[in-house]
Amino acid sequence: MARRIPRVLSIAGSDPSGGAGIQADLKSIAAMGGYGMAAITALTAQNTRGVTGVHTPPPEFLTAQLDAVSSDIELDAVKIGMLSDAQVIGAVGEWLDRVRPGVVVLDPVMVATSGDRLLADDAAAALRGLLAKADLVTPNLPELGVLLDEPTAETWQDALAQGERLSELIGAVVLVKGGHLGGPECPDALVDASAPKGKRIVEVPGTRVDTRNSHGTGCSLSSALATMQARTGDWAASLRVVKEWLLGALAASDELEVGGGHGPVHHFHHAEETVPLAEGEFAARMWDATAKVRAEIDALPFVAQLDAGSLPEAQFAYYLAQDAQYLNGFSRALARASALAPTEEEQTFWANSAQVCLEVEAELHRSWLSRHPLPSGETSVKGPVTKAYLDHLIAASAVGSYAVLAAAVLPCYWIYAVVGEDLHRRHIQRAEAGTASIEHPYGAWIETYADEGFAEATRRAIGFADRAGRDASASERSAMMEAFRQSTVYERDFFDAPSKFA
Ligand SMILES: Nc1ncnc2c1ncn2[C@@H]1O[C@H](COP(=O)(O)OP(=O)(O)O)[C@@H](O)[C@H]1O
Ligand SMILES: Cc1ncc(COP(=O)(O)O)c(N)n1
Repeated sequence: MARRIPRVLSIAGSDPSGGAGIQADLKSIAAMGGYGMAAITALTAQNTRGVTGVHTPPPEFLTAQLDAVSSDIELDAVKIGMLSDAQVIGAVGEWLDRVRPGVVVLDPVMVATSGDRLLADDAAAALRGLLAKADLVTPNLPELGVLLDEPTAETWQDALAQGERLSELIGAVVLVKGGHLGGPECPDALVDASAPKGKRIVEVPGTRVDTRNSHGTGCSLSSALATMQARTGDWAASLRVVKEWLLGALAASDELEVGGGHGPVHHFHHAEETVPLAEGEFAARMWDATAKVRAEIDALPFVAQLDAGSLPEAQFAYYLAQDAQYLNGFSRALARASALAPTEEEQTFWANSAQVCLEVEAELHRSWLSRHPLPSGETSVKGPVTKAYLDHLIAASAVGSYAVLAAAVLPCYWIYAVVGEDLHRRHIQRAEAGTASIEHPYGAWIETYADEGFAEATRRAIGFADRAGRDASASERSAMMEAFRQSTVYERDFFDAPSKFA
């Protein structure tokens, strides 16, 4: 019977570097939605470069582990990996005869990817005897050759023919794996000699990933297959899912940066977006992803000239006028955030911010623009950057996602706060050092940057966007990242606009 969360036991060796053996099995079983267990046949000392030691505990202790598990827990599937020697093989065979788990997948491990032997020379015959107790065996091409006492197949056709002979011999399905062949393709095939002619081979094609990180692919494949088979009862359907997952795990393996030899695959590449995030982590990700654009803001002549007091008056006046225009539109986006907010706390925060924006806009007109009038006297025209930025915010408002809108409005708080704080700090330092000119033409403006109320609002806006990001789906999170990035780009362009359009 199909089981939603299959209980899967791995009987295999330990790889302390986590890429192969029971460590790979437990990750693969979990990645396929199973509950993983492990009875350890042997301890290896190994890493991605090779195996430096093998310790095989007495076979009676393996039997004790197996009995402890099977006397208490129903097993939906068993995966068998490294078996060390004939005594260990005997213990597993004896246990399998007593306890017939629903699904038995046997990976006849003989040699590690690094080339080190993992099975005693004289144990191949004993292993052949165990194969008949499995439902599916998954030898790689060299192992397939050894089990048949034939040379390693060099073509896919030869490999399939060998698979058919082995399946005939042991009365189980053989998974023939293309990993050890060259070329751009990497197919696998289920070969069942008991099926009618023409239906014996079910091939699942695959492309080859160009990587050295193939440590543990065989272990991962066999345990994932055992788990999927317990869920679906269909080998071909299971293989198709598992192969696609493994391809992704190979493709994402470089992200792990584990070891200098044949590295492991990324078993949870498909589940990265479901990893729980701690408070502040999502906001930090958005911030870090925009580091380059923010560095460009710091390097803008506008910022340096405002700081030094050398900014041409016309540019300052343009900036103030555009700021007033912007605040009016920004206030509408904040009101929409209030309408979409999931909690009353957030609803109140954004509504209040929307009102503050309009008050600041009024103050800009009253106090600042009257003292720094535009040469044209025209203050109601939106410049191209202001228009584009506001259009972006209106678009984010229209999507209907609170999380995306919260991400889109956030750079206006966060970047303005950081740039302002920086300018203010330098202004104060100059004053304290006595190097500040009393005449600094923008000193009074820079002093408005040290507003604790705005700093507090920024902290809360970051917290709300962060919480929305942590609760968001994978696709919503990437839409948030993009909205935040786009707004950051507009922040940069907004600071740069006076030098272009004033
Ligand atoms: N470079 C690769 N690209 C894509 N799939 C691969 C690659 N190497 C191995 N595989 C797949 O990984 C699984 C294990 O294959 P293989 O490497 O032949 O076995 P083993 O790890 O036992 O030596 C198979 O499904 C195979 O097709
Ligand atoms: C404990 C243990 N078991 C199995 C393998 C084979 O790994 P692969 O999956 O790369 O063939 C290994 N290297 N170590």
